[in-house]
Amino acid sequence: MSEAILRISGLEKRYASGLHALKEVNLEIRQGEIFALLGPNGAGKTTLISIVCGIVSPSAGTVTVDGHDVVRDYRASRSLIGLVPQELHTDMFETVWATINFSRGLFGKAPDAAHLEKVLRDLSLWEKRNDKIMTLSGGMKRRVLIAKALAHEPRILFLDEPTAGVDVELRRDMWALVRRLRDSGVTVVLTTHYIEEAEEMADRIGVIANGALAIVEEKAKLMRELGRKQLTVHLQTPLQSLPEALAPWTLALKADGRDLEYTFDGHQEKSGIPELLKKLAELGLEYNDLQTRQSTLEDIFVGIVHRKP
Ligand SMILES: Nc1ncnc2c1ncn2[C@@H]1O[C@H](COP(=O)(O)OP(=O)(O)OP(=O)(O)O)[C@@H](O)[C@H]1O
Repeated sequence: MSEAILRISGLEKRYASGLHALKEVNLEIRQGEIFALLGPNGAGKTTLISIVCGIVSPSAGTVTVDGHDVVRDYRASRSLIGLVPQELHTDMFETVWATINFSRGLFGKAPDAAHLEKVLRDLSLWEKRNDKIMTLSGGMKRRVLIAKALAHEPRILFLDEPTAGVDVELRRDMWALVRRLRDSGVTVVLTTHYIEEAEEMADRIGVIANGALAIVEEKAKLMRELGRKQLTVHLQTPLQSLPEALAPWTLALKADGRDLEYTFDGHQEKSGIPELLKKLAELGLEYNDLQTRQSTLEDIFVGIVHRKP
């Protein structure tokens, strides 16, 4: 296991309103991994990122970035972090180049035109470097946010909902960029609502609900649960109980015996559906409709949160 670049221990946040936004959060982010933080609205994702970035102060607990405490050693820890917020907070009248050059300077880094050029080229912004930000499309503005966050060569990059509301092409571009960053040694933490994004990108996934980290797990393991699917067979004649012959399948009777619900692992090569339908025909159980659905992220959250005592 590679070394942790970010250590969060016993982190608590109570806002002045009394709201307990983070509860005893313990988390280590490994150097060079892509970590996806998932959670429903209001779970505490932005609060957590904001504390790490020194924007919000913790009520208790400690956070260190490469050994630097985010409160006591703020400048050192912050200079190791790049933050891509959800919204653009930048001078719309400035050019792309001036904006990212200024951003680098804020962290006390010496000017480095070659690095900035590389960042801009990597984000397909090089041709736009002399354009004012207000003249750029929404997608280009998002790229500028990333360029700003990378200008001072951070070791860990936080992306808060990087692809919310962007088109498919930009989303793919962002994923490719995140991979290139990881390959160059940058650790990436992203928050997202999209299962697909977590599945594509993350090495590990953390789920936060009601301010508490409900689970932190290798993606492959969690995705086995995310990949669960359900087939609902609407029977023509309701069943009182499940026939013995159907025991090999994970079945449940729903809707007063009118629906037969089969839950299976969507990632397995064989779903078991053809065999099930054949068996239903053999048993003379007729149906008038079939539906499949994939468990949603919401289902997974509920499942995970319920599992915890
Ligand atoms: N400055 C604040 N004062 C009081 N409460 C706050 C403040 N900022 C956030 N909260 C509350 O803290 C909780 C966690 O909010 P946070 O923004 O961290 O959630 P989130 O997981 O990022 O949600 P989203 O996905 O909607 O961005 C919410 O109930 C929110 O209303």
